[in-house]
Amino acid sequence: MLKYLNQSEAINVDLELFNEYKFSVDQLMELAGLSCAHAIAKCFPADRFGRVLVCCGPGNNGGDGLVCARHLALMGYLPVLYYPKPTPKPLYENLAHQCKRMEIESISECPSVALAAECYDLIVDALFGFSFKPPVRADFVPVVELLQQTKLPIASVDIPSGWDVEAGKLNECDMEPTLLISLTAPKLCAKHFKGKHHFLGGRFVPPALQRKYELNLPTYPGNEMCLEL
Ligand SMILES: NC(=O)C1=CN([C@@H]2O[C@H](COP(=O)(O)OP(=O)(O)OC[C@H]3O[C@@H](n4cnc5c(N)ncnc54)[C@H](O)[C@@H]3O)[C@@H](O)[C@H]2O)[C@H](O)CC1
Ligand SMILES: [K+]
Repeated sequence: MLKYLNQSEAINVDLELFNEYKFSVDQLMELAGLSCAHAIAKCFPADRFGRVLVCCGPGNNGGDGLVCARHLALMGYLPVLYYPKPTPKPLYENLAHQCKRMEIESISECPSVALAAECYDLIVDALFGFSFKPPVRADFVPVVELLQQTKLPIASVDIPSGWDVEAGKLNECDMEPTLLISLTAPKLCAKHFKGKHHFLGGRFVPPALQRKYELNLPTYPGNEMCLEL
């Protein structure tokens, strides 16, 4: 049976990848973001869902979103970034710079539900991942409200933002993504996911780490970056 991780297991797996297995965050983020772009392409083809609003938060989940936006652009989408609190660290500055040099547009105001419906076909939610602690802080309330109120399909990276990492949907955030891409292994909240597509991405977990945490990950087909659970 595929293991669903609690918050501290997710954090510990992450730490082991960095400290014991000596991966750098850039490496894993690139693979995570790339796998998200692949899962999105399988569910939302560019000819019908080309205009994508990519909402990025201040942590590594947001970094995955920046990588995902760059790959979506390379795959023929027209991503637009909403990255309200850019993190002043080289990793994030470089990823944001790469997006800019890829001619990816950026907006500084969170669009209203009506404006988003007019301008976009899909929203990528890369606001918060497994380190989120509710409730949502003031800076991010408008974008979390957009995610809750929009009728556009949403693709959530790792965790539906605003959900509790273990308990799932909270009264104050009942957002329902159409696609969830669980990275490394699903977290407990994914048991409550009722959307159409649940994918696994982040194909970088060494066998010994899979055994230690009894992850029981399914076998990725061939050279795929992601698989539908
Ligand atoms: N091993 C892996 O699976 C990898 C996963 N990746 C991705 O990284 C995130 C986890 O990243 P982390 O930096 O630990 O945290 P988050 O992005 O979840 O968020 C932290 C960020 O958000 C702020 N924050 C926390 N709570 C709130 C709140 N209530 N309101 C507003 N802001 C909040 C906090 O201050 C931080 O700034 C994982 O989910 C994956 O998506 C890696 O990319 C690759 C390896
Ligand atoms: K997210």
